Amino acid sequence: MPLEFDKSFFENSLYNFMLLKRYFSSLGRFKLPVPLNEPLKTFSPGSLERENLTSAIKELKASEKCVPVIINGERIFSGNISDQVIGGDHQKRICQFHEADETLTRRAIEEGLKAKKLWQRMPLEHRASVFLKAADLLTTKYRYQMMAATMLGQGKNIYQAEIDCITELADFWRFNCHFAEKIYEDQPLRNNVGNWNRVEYRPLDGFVAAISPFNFTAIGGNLCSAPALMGNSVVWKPSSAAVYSNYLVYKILEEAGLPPGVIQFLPGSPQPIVNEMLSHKALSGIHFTGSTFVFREIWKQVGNRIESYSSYPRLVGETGGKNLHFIHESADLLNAAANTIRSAFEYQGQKCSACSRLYVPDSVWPKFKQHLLTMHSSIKVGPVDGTVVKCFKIDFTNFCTNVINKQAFDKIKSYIDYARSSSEARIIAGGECNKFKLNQVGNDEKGYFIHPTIIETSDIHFKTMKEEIFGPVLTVFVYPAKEYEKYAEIAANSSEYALTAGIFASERSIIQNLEEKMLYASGNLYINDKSTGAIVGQQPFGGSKASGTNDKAGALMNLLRWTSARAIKENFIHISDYIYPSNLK
Ligand SMILES: NC(=O)c1ccc[n+]([C@@H]2O[C@H](COP(=O)([O-])OP(=O)(O)OC[C@H]3O[C@@H](n4cnc5c(N)ncnc54)[C@H](O)[C@@H]3O)[C@@H](O)[C@H]2O)c1
Ligand SMILES: N[C@@H](CCC=O)C(=O)O
Repeated sequence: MPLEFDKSFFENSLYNFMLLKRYFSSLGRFKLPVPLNEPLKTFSPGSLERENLTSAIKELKASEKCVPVIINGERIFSGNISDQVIGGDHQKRICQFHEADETLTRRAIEEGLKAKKLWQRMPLEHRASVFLKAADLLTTKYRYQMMAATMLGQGKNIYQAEIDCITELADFWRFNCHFAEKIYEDQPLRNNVGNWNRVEYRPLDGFVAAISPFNFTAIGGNLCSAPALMGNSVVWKPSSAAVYSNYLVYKILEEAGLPPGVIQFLPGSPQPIVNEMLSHKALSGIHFTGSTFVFREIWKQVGNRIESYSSYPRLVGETGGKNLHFIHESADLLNAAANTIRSAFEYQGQKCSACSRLYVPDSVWPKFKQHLLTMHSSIKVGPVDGTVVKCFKIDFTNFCTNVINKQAFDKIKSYIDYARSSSEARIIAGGECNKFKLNQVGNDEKGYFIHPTIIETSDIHFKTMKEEIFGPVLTVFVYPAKEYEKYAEIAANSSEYALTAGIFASERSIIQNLEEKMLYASGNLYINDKSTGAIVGQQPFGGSKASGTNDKAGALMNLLRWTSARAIKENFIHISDYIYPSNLK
């Protein structure tokens, strides 16, 4: 790099501009801001934030949105159009979106690889600045717009939307920068005399496919941005049931300065897009979150094509769960019941971490059941913006809202029907799928509502104790209190999944014992707390077995998957002969 300024040199090309940035960044060793978790707002009645949110919801409902495919920042209206409906009022849609196909996907990959050439050379502090700025835009300018999009589009009440699309997404963006900095700081400990060793954390040699689920806006935002932060180009296929909020994520990143092409945004039906990505030679990684079934299909396809790739694609997938709460008789029962209600029914059980199997000792079951049923009876179910549609009135008091779509509604209902007709199970609360108390909910003609349901079973391996339902359905098995160790072992080892678990006890030795028994039952273990609600920077999130590759979203471990390190040794002492002293006579 010349020390004298040659104007034409700097004007020549963007590439030179990037080199200029590198030059200046070498004039200091910067420290990225130490991240803090984004604080929650209260949204209490009469608060300014509630007023702002109300306006954002009204604005979103009043206007027709159209989402394009985005390649290199260019908006492409493919003409192949689908709807993202509002699940609580499914005659209405939140947006129409244009779908990508194989040709657009191929173009997105090729163009992304070109964009990567510059992006990977940009120093970390500049790449990180994009995501830090995005977090600030999200939590200020776009806060209410994003919440409205996530609430209406994905069926979340205020609290559930805020912990997802605002705080968790901002935390992913800010903490990931911090973790990337830590990775870059990790350099060889020793240098032999006359040598200097360095490690550089290159992005992967190719592109990364990000494939995201409907249920967390933050997950979509993290799946595409974590590899991008590490210098990769990413082709992102959002879920068709979360297109609008995910489009806002893209727009925020763009406004924050993400160069065109680094993340390509490809909504549309999964098969053509994903198949095209999987069949490209330059596929170097997959960042997936979604169901176990789909991830296994993707893994199989990659395996079958392994010889066609220029590298071994990194497969990172966080998938399904069948999460448990195990109650010991020494537990604080009120705390255990309240946490179980939250874990099982918040966001209608549509969290991979939701508690869906519960083990309770017979000695305390009558009391515990009473707590559960009392709390359950006060759960309000209805649309995110209220049960009265008249006069555009907005009411935020519903604790549970709709499930995501008809497919989910039908699947969840089939499990409830199965339990209803089984001699080994009894529905002890809820179970309604289209009939609700007046003033609480409409019916499935209007929205996909399922009342929080509690099933009691006498079979510890009952269908609803084993299969992921992904809805507001909790199954309880009552075990003999004296045999808690035996039943804890069954609870720990009887599922193909291992995502989250909560143990509830007050005696220390029991807590220790349960913690040991649950060693491989989950990737996230909670003691006297619910199995949901991991916070970035506090509880790195992910599970093993059929629940995923456990690469821990929002953690240094995840970012490591998006780099392919190069070790560089420089020799300062030149030699004149090849013989070692040990070769001498
Ligand atoms: N472990 C975690 O961290 C975590 C977090 C959130 C959700 N999940 C899991 O995600 C699931 C719910 O989300 P979902 O319904 O969006 O999941 P899904 O598997 O149906 O979809 C996930 C993504 O894969 C795409 N897809 C669907 N079918 C495909 C196919 N045949 N080939 C390629 N891609 C395909 C979808 O379009 C979407 O983008 C649940 O199983 C839940 O447990 C896991
Ligand atoms: N990270 C979230 C779950 C995400 C999956 O749906 C939690 O910890 O509850």
